[in-house]
Amino acid sequence: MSNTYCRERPASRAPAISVTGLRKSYGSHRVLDGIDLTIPQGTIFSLLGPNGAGKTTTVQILSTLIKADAGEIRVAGHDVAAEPDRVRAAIGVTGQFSAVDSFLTGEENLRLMADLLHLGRTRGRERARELLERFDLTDAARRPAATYSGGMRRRLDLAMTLVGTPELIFLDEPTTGLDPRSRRTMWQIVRDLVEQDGVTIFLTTQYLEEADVLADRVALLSQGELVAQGSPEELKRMVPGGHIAVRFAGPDGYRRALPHLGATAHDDAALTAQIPGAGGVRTLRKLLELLDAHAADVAEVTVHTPDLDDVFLALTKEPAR
Ligand SMILES: Nc1ncnc2c1ncn2[C@@H]1O[C@H](COP(=O)(O)OP(=O)(O)OP(=O)(O)O)[C@@H](O)[C@H]1O
Repeated sequence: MSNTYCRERPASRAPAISVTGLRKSYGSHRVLDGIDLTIPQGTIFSLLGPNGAGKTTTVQILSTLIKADAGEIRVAGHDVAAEPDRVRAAIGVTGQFSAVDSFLTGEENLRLMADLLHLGRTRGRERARELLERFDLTDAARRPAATYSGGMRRRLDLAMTLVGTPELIFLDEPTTGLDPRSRRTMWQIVRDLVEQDGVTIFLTTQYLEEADVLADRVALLSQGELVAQGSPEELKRMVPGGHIAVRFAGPDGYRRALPHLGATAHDDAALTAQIPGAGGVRTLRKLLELLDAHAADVAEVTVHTPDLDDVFLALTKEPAR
């Protein structure tokens, strides 16, 4: 994929998004109950939360689609309530409700977007060509988008968002339904947007692994409040969950060793035991020596480090019904 497109970085380093005291209710249902958020420019931020937590509502407010009840919200340096047009000019939104027209070719879709943004005929064609090349769609440029694979369609959708050279892109579930290879391609595209173009990404995703590999910072939304914020590593340190799982080769060794392991959970039928700890080399060596000392043969040892799934399950609650 080539890099013929390079957006000028904004001169100021004001946060891409700053939110203080954001509140939103639907009738008596308080969806967002005092959200504070700062997202630096040129970073990837991921908002996570269970279904119904208010992620879409947050994105809709930040992208000026709906109004907040209260709060000070600045996006790309502009107040969303006072200057919604300037916010709209600085952002791109892509995701579940794709702007791609299946009856048009990839090239026509891009040119249509360029026309809507009044880029002018020559500049519009040039931009379409650049983006087709960048997103590896040149060979498919003259085919109707209806014939594209899921991955190609997502790339075209993102390319259409980039016609307007946004500073900030809201990416809503960018890889849902994609196969592992297409998902990785998309991740690289997102990283390139940040690293090469200085774009800020606001990501919503159902895949915690996606937030883990992509996001600089993650926030967890639960019942209208941000219950945790930080880098994926910081969040993982907030929850216990690291353990070593041992599966024994036979019941005699299992019975001999179990009382000495400090296991927090065990299963007599499966001959397994869970020992808390991060699974460092020293801990593992000690454990293996202990098992040897009790002549316990082991079938399998696995180390489980906490992941964002553990954090998500520990810190978020089901929304009230
Ligand atoms: N227009 C609306 N009118 C009334 N209630 C709404 C409206 N839009 C959203 N809600 C409610 O607000 C809450 C938050 O919805 P939202 O779509 O923001 O959640 P979400 O975190 O994006 O969920 P999901 O992961 O399922 O997409 C839900 O309880 C939803 O039913």
